[in-house]
Amino acid sequence: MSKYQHIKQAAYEANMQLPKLGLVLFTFGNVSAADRDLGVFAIKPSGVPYEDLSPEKMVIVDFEGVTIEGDLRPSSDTQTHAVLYKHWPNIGGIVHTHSTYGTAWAQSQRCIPIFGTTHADHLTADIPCAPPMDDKMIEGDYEYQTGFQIMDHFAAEGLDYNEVEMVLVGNHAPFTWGKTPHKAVYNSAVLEAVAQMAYLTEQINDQAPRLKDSLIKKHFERKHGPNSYYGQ
Ligand SMILES: O=C(CO)[C@@H](O)[C@@H](O)COP(=O)(O)O
Repeated sequence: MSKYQHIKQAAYEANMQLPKLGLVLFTFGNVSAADRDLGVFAIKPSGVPYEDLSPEKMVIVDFEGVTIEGDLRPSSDTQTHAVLYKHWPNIGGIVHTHSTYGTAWAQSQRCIPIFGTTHADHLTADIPCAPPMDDKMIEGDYEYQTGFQIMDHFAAEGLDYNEVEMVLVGNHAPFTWGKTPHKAVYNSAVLEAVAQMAYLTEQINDQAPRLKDSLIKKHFERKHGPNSYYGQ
């Protein structure tokens, strides 16, 4: 039995949620589960259909992005996961999907505005969109750079990854995270639902107003308890 069996099982179970939730097609997307004490994470193997997955097929990678255990090639997004685990110490699970509406907003390079309480239930910021990679940035590993693209955007926008657990990467697609893989999967499903509602809102009324900041604060605190509001 692998000493990493616990995170292989957790990563497998989380990956299997993505097709069940309608968040992926074929082999798109991937989930990883970290053991921060061991400094490794288990991630979906690259190009393997979800129906062919098993805990044993999960690949073990360290926070430098080096494969520690596994016969299959780790996801092509492994370096993005590794960079975020290495530099954001509170996350224990990361999800990447190409869910339809989240990816459409990412391709449009727009943040997803807070139009209603459904969004405000989960975060009090617009869902951020990190700028796309450009030629001068792509030195070496594109996915390695994506992790820094996300971190640099959060730093530039003054966003706290503990509070905003999701991002759109311009011209690419969503990434979400959380203290557990389960929370990261939950965040991916919330992102897709909010992305679809926001798209339809703009179709119905292209002048639809954002929820007022004061209401966002009141609603978030009603949902998560007093003094839980962290503002924009
Ligand atoms: O983002 C992409 C491709 O743009 C990947 O997530 C997707 O193709 C899945 O790749 P992997 O099978 O995880 O290597």
